[in-house]
Amino acid sequence: MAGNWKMNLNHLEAIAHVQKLAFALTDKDYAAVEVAVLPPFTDLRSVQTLVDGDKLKIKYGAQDVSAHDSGAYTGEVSGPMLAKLNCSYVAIGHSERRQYHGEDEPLVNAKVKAAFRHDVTPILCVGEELEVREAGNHVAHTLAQVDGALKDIPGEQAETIVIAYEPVWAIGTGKTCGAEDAQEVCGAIRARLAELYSQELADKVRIQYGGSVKSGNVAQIMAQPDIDGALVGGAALDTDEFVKIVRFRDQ
Ligand SMILES: O=C(CO)COP(=O)(O)O
Repeated sequence: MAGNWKMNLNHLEAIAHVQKLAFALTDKDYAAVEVAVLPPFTDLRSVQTLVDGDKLKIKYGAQDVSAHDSGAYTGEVSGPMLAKLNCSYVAIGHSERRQYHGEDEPLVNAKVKAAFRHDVTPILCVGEELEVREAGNHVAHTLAQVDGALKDIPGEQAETIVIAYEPVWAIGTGKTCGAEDAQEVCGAIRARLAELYSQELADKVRIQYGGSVKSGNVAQIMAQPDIDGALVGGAALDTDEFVKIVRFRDQ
């Protein structure tokens, strides 16, 4: 269960938020579910210090990474920098980056490679816009994004990736994709991994659903056979709600 904070919470708010989360979560929760937060870049050092200092079992990561490892790329943050902060994860190709920052498949593929070069696990975000779903092309569209992002990625890396299916029309809108509709695409993603690599590899990859996940709908989503977790936006900013999502089995 990962919380994508997007551009919310400064580093002081981040500390308070992670402390509150750590206070609420128990060993039983961590034994059942891996919990991660993806704060803005400026919070990562503070979150690292807190997690290390208090030996918290919460994982953390970034929301983006540069395709380049160093150099004259003003405003970018590199894979080596994230690795130095012990980031476990980095979201790549989030629809907000595709939409507002013109990220295309070759760039997403280069970023996935950059993350793997430095042993930071990519959370590859894929998913269709409303027009694409209305035209019935959501599966083909999403699989083309998977193919593009995984180009030239060897199996020993691909087996560790996390893929988040996030239909764009369900993000921040309160419209959740029906659990069965989400399963249709997540199942197709797993089948494509089996085609590209092997069934064994496909079975190892964790596939998340994202888009208006809340405590009220998470159990239904998690009941689907090809959905292994959730990438949570808005609801991850509310600690009580995020804890309930982590405890989806009780909902
Ligand atoms: O984009 C998302 C997570 O990456 C989903 O956001 P919401 O949960 O706010 O719809």
